[in-house]
Amino acid sequence: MALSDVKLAVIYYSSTGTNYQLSQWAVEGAKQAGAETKLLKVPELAPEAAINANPAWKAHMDATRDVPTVSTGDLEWADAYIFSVPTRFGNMASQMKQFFDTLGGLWFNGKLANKVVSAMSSASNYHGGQEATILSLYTSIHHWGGIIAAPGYTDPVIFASGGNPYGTSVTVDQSGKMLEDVRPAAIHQGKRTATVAGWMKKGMQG
Ligand SMILES: Cc1cc2nc3c(=O)[nH]c(=O)nc-3n(C[C@H](O)[C@H](O)[C@H](O)COP(=O)(O)O)c2cc1C
Repeated sequence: MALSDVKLAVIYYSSTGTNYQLSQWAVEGAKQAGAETKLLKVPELAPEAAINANPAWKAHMDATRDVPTVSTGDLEWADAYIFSVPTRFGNMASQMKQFFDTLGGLWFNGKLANKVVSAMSSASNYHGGQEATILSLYTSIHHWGGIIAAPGYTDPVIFASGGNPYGTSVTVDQSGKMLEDVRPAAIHQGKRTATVAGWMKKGMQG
């Protein structure tokens, strides 16, 4: 089976663009590995007034208006998922959690089982909860029967760009600038998640 048969969805939430950028890099990596990809956002839940009060948030919303919103059909379509989500008080942003909470029907019908999954995150502080966020997201994946394909230290780029084996993570300053160069790690994560999904799919067809 060619890796081109692997379908990978990168599903993100972002207020100010960081996780959108991480997601684009992960797509780049998955494509390099030969996967068919979709880049999808989860629905925004915040009130219009809160978004409009934050120019960076408003600008990001406007800039990504055309990014398709994820549907349950996309989760059925994909063999693999990469989730990217900002850290909020050491946990995933509620927009992503709310999306997860719409997936009961798919889960009940076994449609989320055996998907290959990894996650990424960002936060404003170096130790602001990036890993806790990724691990909390992985808790839900265990319930789905997903196969977590964490990056570990499977490539030297992980040591060079922050060294997070749980999933790519980055720290952003108040202006939204990334303080570490995690592009190589996010690309590697995209490649690895797609590659493991290829192994998995081949094995299941075997
Ligand atoms: C309500 C709220 C809670 C946050 N909690 C944390 C936190 O626990 N630790 C941290 O370092 N940063 C925290 N942040 C900062 C965000 O993680 C940061 O803005 C985000 O990673 C940027 O990602 P984005 O550009 O994709 O929206 C918080 C931000 C908000 C608005």
